[in-house]
Amino acid sequence: MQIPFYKYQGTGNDFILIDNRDLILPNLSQAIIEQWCNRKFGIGADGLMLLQKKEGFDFEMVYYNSDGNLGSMCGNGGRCITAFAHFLGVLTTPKAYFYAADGPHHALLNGTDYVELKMGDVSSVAYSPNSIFLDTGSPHHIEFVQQINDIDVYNQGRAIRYNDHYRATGTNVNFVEVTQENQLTVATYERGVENETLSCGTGVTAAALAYHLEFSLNSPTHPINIQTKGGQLTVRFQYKDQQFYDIWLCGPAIQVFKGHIKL
Ligand SMILES: N[C@H](CCC[C@H](N)C(=O)O)C(=O)O
Repeated sequence: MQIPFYKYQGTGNDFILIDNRDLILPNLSQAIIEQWCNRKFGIGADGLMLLQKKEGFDFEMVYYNSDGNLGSMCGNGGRCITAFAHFLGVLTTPKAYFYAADGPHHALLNGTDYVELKMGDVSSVAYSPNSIFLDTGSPHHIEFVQQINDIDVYNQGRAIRYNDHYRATGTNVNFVEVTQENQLTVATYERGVENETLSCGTGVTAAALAYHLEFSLNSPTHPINIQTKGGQLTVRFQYKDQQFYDIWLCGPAIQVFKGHIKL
């Protein structure tokens, strides 16, 4: 059996995408997804997504991390699957309304390869002496640092992800340098990939919200530009009564190739 797949990347966060509207795939085991995502023994990706039908929505996004386990929300993945839905002709307008692990999302296409994704509202924030924890659809530990180039993202991120506080459910870990007003550089260790990735959409969203809380709480909100190792993302949002809402994650979502998986 030959399964068609596509590869997409959004600021270097890369994904295998499969059109599973007709349920062509058998139940995928954790081991097979891990193998397809493996960069030596498979296609290679940070995650795999299935585009499926869902009543009341344009489509459903089913997201697996590269370790083969179902993930929580993936921001770059949500932007890539919107571009994929447009490519497949699933969308009749440049707008999408889809269902993901954390609930419904709206998305807007700007051309074929730039997507603005609306994220869920965020109201709960946990403060620790040197960090902030936020859930933007996925859990994110945020640490502001002076010099991001001095950070060993893999080893320092991994030590936090596996500490006693987070070990059981895990967390993504983001190191954030404020480079200018409303400009950040973010590096992320991702749970489920268990490595540094070039970019993490829910992570940069969490970093932008944490920046507002830490550095500009009494100013109006502005779009925040975020440099990741794989490119530039923008996050805009509103903040009122200790609630973030109207949160948008914006950036490129690009198809890089297609192929077939032999099953
Ligand atoms: N790369 C993703 C995050 C995936 C979330 C995953 N690592 C998890 O915690 O389940 C993003 O762009 O938001």
